[in-house]
Amino acid sequence: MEVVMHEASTVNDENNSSESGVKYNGGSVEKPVILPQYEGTERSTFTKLEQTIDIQFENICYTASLGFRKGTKQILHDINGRFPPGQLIAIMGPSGAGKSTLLDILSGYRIRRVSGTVRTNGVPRNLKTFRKSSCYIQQDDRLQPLLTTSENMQIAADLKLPPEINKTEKNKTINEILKLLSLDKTARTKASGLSGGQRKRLSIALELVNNPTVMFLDEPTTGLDSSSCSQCIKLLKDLTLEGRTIVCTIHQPSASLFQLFDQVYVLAAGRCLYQGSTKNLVPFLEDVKHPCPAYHNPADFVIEIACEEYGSEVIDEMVKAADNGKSLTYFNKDVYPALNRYLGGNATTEENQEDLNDETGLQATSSMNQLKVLLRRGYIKTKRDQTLTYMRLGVNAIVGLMLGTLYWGAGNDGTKVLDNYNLLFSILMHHMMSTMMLTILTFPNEMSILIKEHFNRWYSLKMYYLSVTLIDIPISVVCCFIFSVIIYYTTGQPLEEDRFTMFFIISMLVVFVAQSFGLMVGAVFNVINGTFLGPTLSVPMMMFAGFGVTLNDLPPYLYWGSYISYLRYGLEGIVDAIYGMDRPTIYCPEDQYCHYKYPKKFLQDVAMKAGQFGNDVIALLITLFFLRIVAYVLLRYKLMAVR
Ligand SMILES: Nc1ncnc2c1ncn2[C@@H]1O[C@H](COP(=O)(O)OP(=O)(O)OP(=O)(O)O)[C@@H](O)[C@H]1O
Repeated sequence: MEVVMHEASTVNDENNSSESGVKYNGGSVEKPVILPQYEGTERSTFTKLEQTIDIQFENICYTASLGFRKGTKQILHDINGRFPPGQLIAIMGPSGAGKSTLLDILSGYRIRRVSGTVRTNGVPRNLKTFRKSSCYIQQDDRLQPLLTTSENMQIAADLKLPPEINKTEKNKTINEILKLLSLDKTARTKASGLSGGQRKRLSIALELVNNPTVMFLDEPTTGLDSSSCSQCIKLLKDLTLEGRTIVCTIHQPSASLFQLFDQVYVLAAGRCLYQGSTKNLVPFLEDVKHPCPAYHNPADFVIEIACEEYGSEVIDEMVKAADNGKSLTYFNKDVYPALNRYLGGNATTEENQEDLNDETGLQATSSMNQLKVLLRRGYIKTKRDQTLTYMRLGVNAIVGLMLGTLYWGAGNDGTKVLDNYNLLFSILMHHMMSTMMLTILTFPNEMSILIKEHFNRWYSLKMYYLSVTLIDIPISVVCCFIFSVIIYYTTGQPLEEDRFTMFFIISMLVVFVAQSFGLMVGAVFNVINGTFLGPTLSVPMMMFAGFGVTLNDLPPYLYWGSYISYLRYGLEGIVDAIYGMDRPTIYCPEDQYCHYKYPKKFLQDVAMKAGQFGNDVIALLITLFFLRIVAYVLLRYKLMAVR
């Protein structure tokens, strides 16, 4: 460790600038620092750092909103701190102290209701530039469960590494990372089959692909046994050796785990009560006259203090001694040269206020490449998720057969025209409910992965959204076709190519509109709320479809409802496909009365005009595009709102 910091201090301080043009005081290493353990060995491609980053934060406050008219709550109170490069830093504190909030702010994930300044290498942070050289690994492992370790890595490499890097180099990097993280033996195991520790390591491996200079990890040891915990922390420690700054939150580390960290930052109710090296924690406690009892783990003791077990005055005294994080007295002497290099600038300087919503240029590869890789991943997932794929095919075939048996031959029987009308509406209901509910139930699960990958700059939201739109088309078309063929033939609809094509087009459009509607709900609400809202919001669509209460019978002040009901256009279009286009008289058994043997009379009675098919298709297409755009806007809003 010593070597890293001393060597880093010899770095040329002059001609450095960030990508945004912000002049650094220094920090960019011209040649990578070679540590003694690496000398004479072939260097890993991914471990060579272009620069080191020193993080300083001043007067950070965060106020959470408690909801409409419920006021606010201050979580972080004017805290300060310094995280030099090449250090493994633990943010410790009792539950609710504000550890995750601080990590969210430092990583740039949380941007609203935050005040104070974050500096990188002595100058106010440019968030866009900072995000390009950092990553944030959140507490829950957000992995693609159906992809193997190596597939997950391959996708990450294809999205995060620039196009100049060829396949061989990518594979070399992947193999090196997998080996370093002892994941090489599980390369062919699906992520769903990995142990907790392996999943955690895979989460780290995925973000290591593009060699970040700063890594933030929220509780990387949660849920791991003690041996996996120390394995994970030792690995992080190794990663700091080249000059990375690694910051993680941790609840209450054991004594052995605690001493693996270089530096510790202790929070109590949003205030800093200690900042310095792990070794200096005991002297600090002695200095503030609250010495750690013999044979007591200092980490446990400081957490007990932070939990107010020794009274709130003790916390106040310690916050005062640590100057709420301003004091650097208890840092290890080794880091002094690095600390001196970026002496705190003018504390009143504001952090660069670039457009925080601007995501352009953050990704490493072109939009086309992002779409290609995301479609590849989507294809593998669909292929692997056989239960869902077969279930979708099976449900369409079975429901088709059931309805076909129930309405056997109704399409060609003058006595059953009203039954057939019921069937046509049931077909639309099937398409609407099955597609919408599937999207509402599956999309929220994808959201957490999307939030992580999008924040870590794997892809743009536009390309993700486009891939989600495209990837489902083939399976939706196949399901709809199977259903349509079965139902069309079993229920004896007119065997004319044109009519079947029209019937299929309307079915497909209703499927896609319902899917967009589900996407809109799924983008904003969780599964429980979405499951309630989806069907509830569909009721007005059914009411205004013109089925039951015909369009002629709708009160004038409610007629607007029929314009926004996509089922109205679906029903009109599908009825036109079966009974429009001057369909001749329908067969009527001699001994029976057929009220609707003339299709025109039927169309008149149900208030459906013939020849509206084209208009209905246009109306459904407009609804489809409108809902897709609204769903995209809501998704974008959701991604910003969580920050
Ligand atoms: N959006 C919010 N609305 C209300 N309270 C919030 C919000 N975000 C955070 N808090 C509160 O802020 C405090 C700090 O939360 P944070 O998640 O940062 O704590 P933590 O130290 O990471 O806790 P843990 O170790 O249990 O994860 C908690 O009391 C939490 O309830």
